[in-house]
Amino acid sequence: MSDVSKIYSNGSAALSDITVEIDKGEFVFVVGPSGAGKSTFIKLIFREELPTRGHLVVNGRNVVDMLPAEIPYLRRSLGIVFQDYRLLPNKTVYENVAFAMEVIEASRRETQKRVHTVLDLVGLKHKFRNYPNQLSGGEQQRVAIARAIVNRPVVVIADEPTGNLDPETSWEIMKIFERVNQSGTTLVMATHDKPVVDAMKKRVIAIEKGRIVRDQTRGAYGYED
Ligand SMILES: Nc1ncnc2c1ncn2[C@@H]1O[C@H](COP(=O)(O)OP(=O)(O)OP(=O)(O)O)[C@@H](O)[C@H]1O
Repeated sequence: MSDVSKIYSNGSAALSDITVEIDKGEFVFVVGPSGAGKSTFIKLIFREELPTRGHLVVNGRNVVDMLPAEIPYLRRSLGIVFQDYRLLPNKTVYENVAFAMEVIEASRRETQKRVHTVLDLVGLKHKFRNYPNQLSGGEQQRVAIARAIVNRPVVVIADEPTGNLDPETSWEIMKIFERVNQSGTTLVMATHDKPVVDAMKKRVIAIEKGRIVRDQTRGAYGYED
C-alpha cells in the first residue's frame, strides 16, 4: 500500500495515508482500538472496498485499476477467514471445502484428494460428513480455514478469526495458522486477541484513527482491551 486513504461515502475517514509493504511469507498482526481501521485494511486487500486515494498492489496485481472481471482471479490467490466462519449451512464439512475448488473447476479427483488433505491438516477429517450446526465454534472455524487454504492461496487474510472463541480454542486456530505460514503462505490477521499477539512474537502493525502508529518486527499487542 502506498499513500492509501479510505473515506467511506458517509464521510467517515477509516484510513489515512497508509504506506506499508508486506513481503511474501510474512506473518503480520494488525492491531488497534475499535474503529481504528483494521477491517477496512483487510477489506482493501481482497477488494471488498476500494481505496479513495493511493496505490495498492496485492500479489502483483494493481487492485485499484482492476476491472470487475479480474476480481475473482485476485480472490483465487487469497484465502479469507472471518470472525463468524461464514460456512454454508446446508452443505457438509466436505462440501463446504470442496465448493471452493468447484468454483475454480478443479477435477473431482483433485478436489477429493485436496479436501481430505486440508481437513486432515485442520484435524477434522473424521467430521467430513457433519453439517456446520453439528460443530463447535472452533471446529467451524477450522473448516473455514480448510476452505481458505484448499486452493493453495499466496496470502491468507483473517479478520478477528478468534473473536468468538475461548482461549484454548483460539490457540488451536493459531497453531494451524502458524503451520500454514510455515509452508510459505503469507498471513495477515486483524485481531484484538492480546494473549495471542503477545505470545507469537510476529510482526505487529498498529493502526489508530486510520494511521499506522507502530510497526514492529517481533511485536506485542500493546493495548489494554
Ligand atoms: N461501510 C462503512 N460505511 C461507513 N463507515 C464505515 C464503514 N465501515 C467502517 N466504517 C467506519 O470506518 C472506521 C474504521 O472502521 P473499521 O471497521 O475498519 O475499524 P476496526 O478497527 O476494524 O474496528 P473493530 O475493531 O471495532 O472491528 C470506523 O469509524 C467505522 O465507523
